[in-house]
Amino acid sequence: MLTRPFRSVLYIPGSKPRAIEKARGLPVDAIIFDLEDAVSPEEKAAARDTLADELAKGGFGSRFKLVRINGLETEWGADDARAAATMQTDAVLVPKVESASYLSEVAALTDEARLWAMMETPRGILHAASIAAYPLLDGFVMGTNDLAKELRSRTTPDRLAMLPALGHCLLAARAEGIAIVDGVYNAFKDDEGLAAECRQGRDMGFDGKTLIHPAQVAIANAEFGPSEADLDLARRQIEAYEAAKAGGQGVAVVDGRIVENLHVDTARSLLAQAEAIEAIAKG
Ligand SMILES: CC(C)(COP(=O)(O)OP(=O)(O)OC[C@H]1O[C@@H](n2cnc3c(N)ncnc32)[C@H](O)[C@@H]1OP(=O)(O)O)[C@@H](O)C(=O)NCCC(=O)NCCSC(=O)C[C@H](O)C(=O)O
Ligand SMILES: [Mg+2]
Repeated sequence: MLTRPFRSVLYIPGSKPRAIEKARGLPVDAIIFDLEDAVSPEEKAAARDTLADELAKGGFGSRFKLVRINGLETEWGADDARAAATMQTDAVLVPKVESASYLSEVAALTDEARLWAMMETPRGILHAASIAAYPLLDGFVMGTNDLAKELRSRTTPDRLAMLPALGHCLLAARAEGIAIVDGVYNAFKDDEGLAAECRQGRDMGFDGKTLIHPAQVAIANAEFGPSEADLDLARRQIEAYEAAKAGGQGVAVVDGRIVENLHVDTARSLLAQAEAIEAIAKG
């Protein structure tokens, strides 16, 4: 399990300094400063400069920072990539990635910056394993809006049409040990719907959720973070297993369920994640 939390990953249009300012005080684990879909063509060049200035000013604490560039096939992509490489960011997020060779083209412009990939086209999903294995790549972000458009699917509460792609990308991400964050929930005033979708993503194994509005942050943090009950169970599992081991046993029982070394690994990771969350909260 990753130690750095990615429970809440908020998109902020690079063209909106007021929203960027707001993010400096939001309890998000990561921010995607967007130059792609959230920014109109007329604003794209100016947004690039705004973003460079705002990132240079800093003030984002330990929040992980990603800059989403436009695709290289657009008139802005190459300039975005070169500019992003000079910005105070932790990684460059590349949209509509369909192959590892496309990431190489981006890397040639970004001076070996760390990369993340948007997984949002059928071809990209089919190539998830080789994309995840790209040496500079540290994470996947699911682009469920673009994917739904490409699949011509309908959005349903159970996300039936998305499940094959979500599961396939999860397998690829976990095989390579990179992070993976679920897609956005568009109805940003529907808290219950968001919580349910977060729970589904968490149950599948996602590290967190991409968000479009500050009101979604607390819900994602709560759903993807370990609860007090989770932490209590983890501590009791470790204690029981250590006691069993000291007595020459390889298996303990807690709350009527077996605890073996693999469960203890998960329990320790959970405690480490809680510590990392606490460290971020302290700034
Ligand atoms: C969805 C919005 C257009 C709503 O905007 P608005 O009506 O202005 O919201 P509020 O009035 O409720 O805003 C209240 C305050 O919060 C600030 N705010 C709003 N959104 C953000 C944000 N994302 N980050 C930080 N701060 C934000 C406002 O400035 C208000 O502040 P204040 O004035 O000080 O009170 C809007 O939320 C928005 O534009 N959201 C982002 C949309 C976006 O990024 N879209 C692209 C990403 S999604 C995507 O591309 C997915 C993927 O590629 C795929 O294919 O699936
Ligand atoms: Mg998209």
